[in-house]
Amino acid sequence: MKLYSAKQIYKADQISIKKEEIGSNELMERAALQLFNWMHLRMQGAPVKIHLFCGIGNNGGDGIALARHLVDHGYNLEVYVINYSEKRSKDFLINLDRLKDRKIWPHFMNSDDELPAIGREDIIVDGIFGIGLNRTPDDWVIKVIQHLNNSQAFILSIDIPSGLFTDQGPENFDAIIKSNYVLSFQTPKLVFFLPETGGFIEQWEVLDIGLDPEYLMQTETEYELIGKNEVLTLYKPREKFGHKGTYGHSLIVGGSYGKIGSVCLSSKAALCAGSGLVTSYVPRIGYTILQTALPEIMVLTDLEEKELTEIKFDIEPSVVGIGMGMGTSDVSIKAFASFLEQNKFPLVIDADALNILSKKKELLKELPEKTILTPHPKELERLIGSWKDDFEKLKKVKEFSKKYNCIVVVKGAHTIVVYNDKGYVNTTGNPGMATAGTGDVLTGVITGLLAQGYPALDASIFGVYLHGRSGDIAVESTGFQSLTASNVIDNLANAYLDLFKLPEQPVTEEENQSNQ
Ligand SMILES: NC(=O)C1=CN([C@@H]2O[C@H](COP(=O)(O)OP(=O)(O)OC[C@H]3O[C@@H](n4cnc5c(N)ncnc54)[C@H](OP(=O)(O)O)[C@@H]3O)[C@@H](O)[C@H]2O)[C@@H](O)CC1
Ligand SMILES: [K+]
Repeated sequence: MKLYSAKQIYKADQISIKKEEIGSNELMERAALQLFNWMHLRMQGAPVKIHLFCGIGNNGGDGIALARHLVDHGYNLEVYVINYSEKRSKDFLINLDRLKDRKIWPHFMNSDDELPAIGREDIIVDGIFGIGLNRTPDDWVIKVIQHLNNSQAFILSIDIPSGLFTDQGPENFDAIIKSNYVLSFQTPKLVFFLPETGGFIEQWEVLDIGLDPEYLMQTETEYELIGKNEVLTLYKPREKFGHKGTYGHSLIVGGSYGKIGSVCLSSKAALCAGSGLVTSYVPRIGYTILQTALPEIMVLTDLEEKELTEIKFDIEPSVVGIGMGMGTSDVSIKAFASFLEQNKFPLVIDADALNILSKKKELLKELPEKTILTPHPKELERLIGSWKDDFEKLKKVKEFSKKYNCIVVVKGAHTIVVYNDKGYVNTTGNPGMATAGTGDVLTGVITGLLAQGYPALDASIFGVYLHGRSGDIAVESTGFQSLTASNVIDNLANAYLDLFKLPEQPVTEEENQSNQ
């Protein structure tokens, strides 16, 4: 699913109005009706108190139009207009008049002097600011927003939590509504998925207001949201006459004394992701451990007992996944550097190998094209330097990706795969996966997919999705706290099977009877 910018949404809005020969207020009416239907379906006329807070732009206009439908259906409603500017939008005014025709008079608020009492059982609808926010709200408006956040009432936001910028980082976190549910028009917004701002959205849903499909289809976006539909187009089915050689050979290089487990996890993950063959390359101490833990894989060892001192092998792997548990001792740095200088195989680079690259940036130019780097936030910071907000971070990652022609997997609650100017935002995964070894599993999965011939970008996007999906399936039986990296590997099979599961269909009356 594409994630459109505010500018693109406004453009779609203009094109739709022109093509369909409708007024902008008709588009607003569509939006308001969708909002109303959503609420009415769930509330079924319940007499819960609804406090509807509107701004004076089109987000507020949506709110005022929604108010009319709620009133017409007998809901228990109080409407407030936050007068943060003199410039009321045309469609806001049209809808305000229509509401007044019904003898409904909103409370016009010009300061935070009289904040209304809101019960914790009440519902707040937030239509203060939408995608038109372009500066931090005034102090009194921030106080109103804080009052709503502190009320403990359920907050339903129209389009985007008020106070959240669509395409830039926040300047003041106190100025943002904490939404329980966002009904977002036509497209979710990128900020819903970024670490700094994602916490302001508990749940979201898209309401289709019928913006011009042709424009939406043809328009390229900087970011895409990756779910099942998107990865299904990447999936490569197995061939009947394939053999283990068809599906490639992954070489997993890493480990040191006390950290052989990381190589076990990556190697097993590569195997379960479908790599035909897997070889692990570890210090000697790892030999028995790996041979015992994973009978399906082959093992090569360094001459040294406890750490890697030389990375040399005479096999021809399809891909090398390197770095987990490797340490950053001087000898291992040397071994990694001379390996990079001679290496001709595609690479997936993780953990300590990333830290070595950060220490010795001159090595970055040795990376084969489309090398995949999988940093967590700290490793990323060492690689690209610090950032002021998520948008600056992503800009820096894109520059880095272009400079070194590499793919960067920016790990987080919503991992973002970045290549050149484009980012792919993952939707699977859960907080239970913030546990030891899940990063090693991800490296193994991506390595295993590359081995099978997936192009590097596809392997990264699909790998991140599968890894998260396995975690989501695993957590159903483990709970967040007890989920382990091994559980994630154990459910890779289920994540693959899940790709082809059809959504559950409601059982018809006849089927129900014939089952009895
Ligand atoms: N596009 C679509 O397809 C459809 C969009 N729809 C709806 O429209 C919403 C966007 O509406 P919008 O453009 O009127 O902007 P909105 O967010 O209501 O802000 C209002 C104005 O406030 C101003 N302003 C900004 N920051 C400020 C601040 N800190 N403090 C004070 N003032 C500030 C700024 O004006 P300025 O003062 O800069 O001239 C801005 O224009 C969208 O989210 C959706 O809900 C639907 O109706 C259906 C179709
Ligand atoms: K809003």
